[in-house]
Amino acid sequence: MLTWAEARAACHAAGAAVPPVTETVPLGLADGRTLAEPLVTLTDLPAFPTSSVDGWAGRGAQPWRVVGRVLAGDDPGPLDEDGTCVEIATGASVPGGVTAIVRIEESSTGPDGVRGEARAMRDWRDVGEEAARGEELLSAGTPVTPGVIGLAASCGYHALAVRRPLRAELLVFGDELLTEGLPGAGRVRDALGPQLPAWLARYGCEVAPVEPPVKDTLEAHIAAIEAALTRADLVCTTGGTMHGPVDHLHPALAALGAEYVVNTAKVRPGFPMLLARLPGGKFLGGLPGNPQSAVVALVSLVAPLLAGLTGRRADLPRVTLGSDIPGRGDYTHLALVRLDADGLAHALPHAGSSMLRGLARAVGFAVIPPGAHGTAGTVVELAPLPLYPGELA
Ligand SMILES: Nc1nc2c(c(=O)[nH]1)N[C@H]1C(S)=C(S)[C@@H](COP(=O)(O)OP(=O)(O)OC[C@H]3O[C@@H](n4cnc5c(N)ncnc54)[C@H](O)[C@@H]3O)O[C@H]1N2
Ligand code: MOO
Repeated sequence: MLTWAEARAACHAAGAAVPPVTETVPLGLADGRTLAEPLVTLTDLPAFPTSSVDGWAGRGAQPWRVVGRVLAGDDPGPLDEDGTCVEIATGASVPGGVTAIVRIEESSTGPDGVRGEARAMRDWRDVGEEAARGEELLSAGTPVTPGVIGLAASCGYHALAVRRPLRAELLVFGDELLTEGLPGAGRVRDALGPQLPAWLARYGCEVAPVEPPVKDTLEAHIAAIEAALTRADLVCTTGGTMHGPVDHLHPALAALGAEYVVNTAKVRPGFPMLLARLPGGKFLGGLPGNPQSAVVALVSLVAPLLAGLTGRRADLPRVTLGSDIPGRGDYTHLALVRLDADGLAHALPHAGSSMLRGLARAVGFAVIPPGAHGTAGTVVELAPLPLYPGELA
């Protein structure tokens, strides 16, 4: 059985080995995608010497005689004569020949012209100060954020080469599952069909609507997986990862000729998790049926696979523990934590693998390595849930 770290790495490598599919999209549609090519600036930044203040741009000794005005957007000719200046606006192109810029509020205007002291730190930006034309600013594999879009626009781009979004589909297994109403009489509500597509969408996938649970027969499992694979790059399934009387996932994978990238991992909870590669190169993530374990498998296997498939890295952030968290022997313990106002990661109660009460308040799972205990004050990796910033506390 692979360690948890090995399982993550295997999933990332399996995704990274798939040849990329690239498309070019307008900047306005690029948010959330991944750069397929390095972002190389098409221009010097700034492209022209730029005033960073409102004031006077003059040449030679003062007082300066005012000979004109340069606004942002103008393309001024040079100042040819010593003792002259132009009124200049923030963002305006600095005329050739200018030797100093004086801020408006640090100047005085008299009958003989303009006087004032230029600051030691020049109030204009030189050509190429931020970047030189042809310079690589971001590498391929960088997630496209609004900040990246803004940078690309200022570099002269109107579209970006990005990875195609991945199509994901979820199949829910379990005849005991109800899709509406109250649980009872041996039946529970399906807590994964409504939840996992939303997590997958947050990882950037296009997710097909979920169908009602697949019947607990081998034939129904094979048919559902085969059909989903015709549409999706990644099929996730829930339940049936063990070897109970109606656990059909492994036999279905065998019938379909799948090979395992990961077949169980030394992690608690969620060890029956799996990732399989189907003939044709598509993937199936087998998430255990216990609802928290399914999400553990999602962050453990599916997240690094998706990172690999989109050319992203799969590094984990770190958090400082605010409370002691027991280890799980030679298994990695993924412990639900929330970030409290003290900035520390605190273990959450209600963390049983069949429960979602802790998960619903969590930022992710603190990673307690094999053979260790988590003690308050130590720094550990966090396997994060894909939350939005306002959801982090
Ligand atoms: N003999 C053993 N039995 C089990 C072991 C073991 O080591 N030996 N491991 C347990 C662990 S750990 C897990 S996790 C589960 C994984 O089982 P499956 O992936 O085969 O899942 P199911 O048996 O189908 O379901 C398990 C549990 O989860 C409930 N479930 C399933 N799907 C959903 C859903 N969509 N929403 C809500 N709840 C769901 C299901 O009703 C069961 O209670 O195996 C243990 N058994
Ligand atoms: O690993 Mo199971 O996921 O403990 O419930």
